[in-house]
Amino acid sequence: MDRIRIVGGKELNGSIPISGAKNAALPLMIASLLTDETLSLENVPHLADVEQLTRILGNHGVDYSVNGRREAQNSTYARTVNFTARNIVDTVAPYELVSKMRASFWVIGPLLARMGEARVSLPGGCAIGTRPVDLFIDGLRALGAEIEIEQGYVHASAPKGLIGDRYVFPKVSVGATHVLMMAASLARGQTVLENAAREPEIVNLAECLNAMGARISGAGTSTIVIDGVTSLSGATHQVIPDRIETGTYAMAVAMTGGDVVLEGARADLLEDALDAVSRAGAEITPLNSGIRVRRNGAGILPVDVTTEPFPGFPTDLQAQFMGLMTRAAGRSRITETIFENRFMHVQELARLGAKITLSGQTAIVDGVPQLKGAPVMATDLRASVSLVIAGLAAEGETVVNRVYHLDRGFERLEEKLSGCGATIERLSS
Ligand SMILES: CC(=O)N[C@H]1[C@@H](OP(=O)(O)OP(=O)(O)OC[C@H]2O[C@@H](n3ccc(=O)[nH]c3=O)[C@H](O)[C@@H]2O)O[C@H](CO)[C@@H](O)[C@@H]1O
Ligand SMILES: C=C(OP(=O)(O)O)C(=O)O
Repeated sequence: MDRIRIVGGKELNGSIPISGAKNAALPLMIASLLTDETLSLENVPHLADVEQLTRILGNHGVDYSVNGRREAQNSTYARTVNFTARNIVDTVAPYELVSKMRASFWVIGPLLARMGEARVSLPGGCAIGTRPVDLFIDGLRALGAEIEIEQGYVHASAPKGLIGDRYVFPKVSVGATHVLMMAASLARGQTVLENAAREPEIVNLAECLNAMGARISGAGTSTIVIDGVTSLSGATHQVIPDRIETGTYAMAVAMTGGDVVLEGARADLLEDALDAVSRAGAEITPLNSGIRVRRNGAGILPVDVTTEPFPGFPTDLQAQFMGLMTRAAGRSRITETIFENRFMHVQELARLGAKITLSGQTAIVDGVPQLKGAPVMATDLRASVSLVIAGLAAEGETVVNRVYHLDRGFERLEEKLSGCGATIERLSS
């Protein structure tokens, strides 16, 4: 199993290209199931989750090509990938494929809307909480689907098609908003989604669906209105830059010191998170070409954050911010409100000398003057990268084990960081 070896203590200087967003690419790829024409997606990142979803879509009959060719094993990055679901050959998404990744469950929406039925295994994904699917089920039932759960599979059917209706999410859910938006695009009549997620990835998907002929308004606000159409066409659409990757590298620079331009990053996708990094003492300058992050000389200041749905501080940056706060001059409080079990990085950061205590859903972090390198274990995607950030600032050698988590969501991590002066390498075994 691969490991990442870091020798910490160096500033980061230079530039880092920001990849297309994993969490936007995945629902966009799934949207290809809604049409028998080709959906071309630009700026698709090369990530394990993208590969896994490609396999899942292939199982339903989706054909794909990269920049016009079938993909070679060591293909390049920022690819344009064409997905064509001319014929759906199977409406079952099996456990073996779906259990590895949460987003694969989302195929239920398009399969049901286009084929009138879907049988999808209950999902997997990062082990950061119980992650039920009740909102998907309630929402699809509101659109007229009949749903049963048997032997670990959700069986949804709507032989006469879905019918638009009003659905009020009892809780904000990114995934359930994606799925209902896709399903409602092919329903009869109008659907109104209230208390919908407002994340930039929702807007990216809505714009793609509209380019395919859907009639969606209000994406990016908490009320989304969808007027169903009878069929959707192909389109060409671009994946937005990854705001979590952007925030992660901004926090890395704030941690190590230095001066880095995050090429292609968009400050408007981060809001609260960039504000927190600048309150921690880094200078953030939005540029036409990206975002410049600098911390020269000044120390790291303690900042309290609470995770919230967009535009609040994202849960997917909570672990990385905690990494940064381990070196702050004083005490900070980090409260997780989205997932009930997203503090697994705490005990691993402690191996590097961090002082963190947990009180319910709040981590109290007392900054220390220096971290010391140690072997650590990656437990989930964002926890893993928080250990990388901490390792970059720690004295001596840190080895991060189980890096397959990192490969789900960070493209060319070692190359991007070593390009800015970090000593970081992958040890393959
Ligand atoms: C692939 C992807 O885009 N993943 C992101 C997506 O996950 P995901 O879409 O799974 O997250 P949700 O927004 O759905 O989850 C938010 C909260 O709602 C709960 N919930 C959700 C659905 C449901 O049916 N019932 C229910 O109770 C969840 O357990 C969680 O407590 O948004 C999360 C919140 O920003 C991010 O951390 C993930 O990186
Ligand atoms: C939690 C994440 O992914 P997933 O929803 O696929 O588990 C993530 O991207 O941080």
